[in-house]
Amino acid sequence: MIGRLNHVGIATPSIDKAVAVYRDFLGATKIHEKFALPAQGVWVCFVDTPNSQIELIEPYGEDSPIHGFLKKNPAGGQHHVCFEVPDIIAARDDMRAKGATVLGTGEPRIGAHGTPVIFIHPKDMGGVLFELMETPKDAH
Ligand SMILES: CC[C@@H](C(=O)O)C(=O)SCCNC(=O)CCNC(=O)[C@H](O)C(C)(C)COP(=O)(O)OP(=O)(O)OC[C@H]1O[C@@H](n2cnc3c(N)ncnc32)[C@H](O)[C@@H]1OP(=O)(O)O
Ligand SMILES: [Co+2]
Repeated sequence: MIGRLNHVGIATPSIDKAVAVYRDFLGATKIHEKFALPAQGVWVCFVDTPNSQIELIEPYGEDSPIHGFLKKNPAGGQHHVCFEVPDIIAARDDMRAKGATVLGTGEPRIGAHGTPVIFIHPKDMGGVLFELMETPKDAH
């Protein structure tokens, strides 16, 4: 079921400051404009790497799901990994059947790449927050 690693999510209190790490220390040249995803409670900025992407996320609004993480990790840090799946509903049902906790209502939401995503609770996944996203139809 698991597909391509789409991105690694990095939570930060400031995307503008975090971008400098990838640009100035690591020489990243493909840094996208940041944009807001109010429905997900985050600002997002993608940094392209040769085989994947880094997704910088900063809280958007009072109800952002990353406030708790940043309270525990004020400087920011690695927040989630995102793998592509061919069918998000099949992936959700499979995860549930195996006993994993799908976060929220379990209804997929549209993520930063415009395809449906779900999140799996880290308590079931070795302490790692997993995002599963449906592979974009025109990808790869
Ligand atoms: C940009 C859009 C989209 C995309 O398309 O790519 C995104 O990636 S949006 C990314 C942000 N959205 C989400 O993270 C949604 C899913 N997350 C949640 O629902 C919550 O963040 C959470 C995982 C349920 C945690 O909520 P929180 O309020 O922080 O709960 P707790 O503080 O009680 O934490 C419970 C427990 O889990 C541990 N934890 C929390 N976050 C992480 C994490 N990122 N990685 C690993 N572990 C995490 C936390 O430490 C607590 O552990 P214990 O103290 O041992 O109970
Ligand atoms: Co993500």
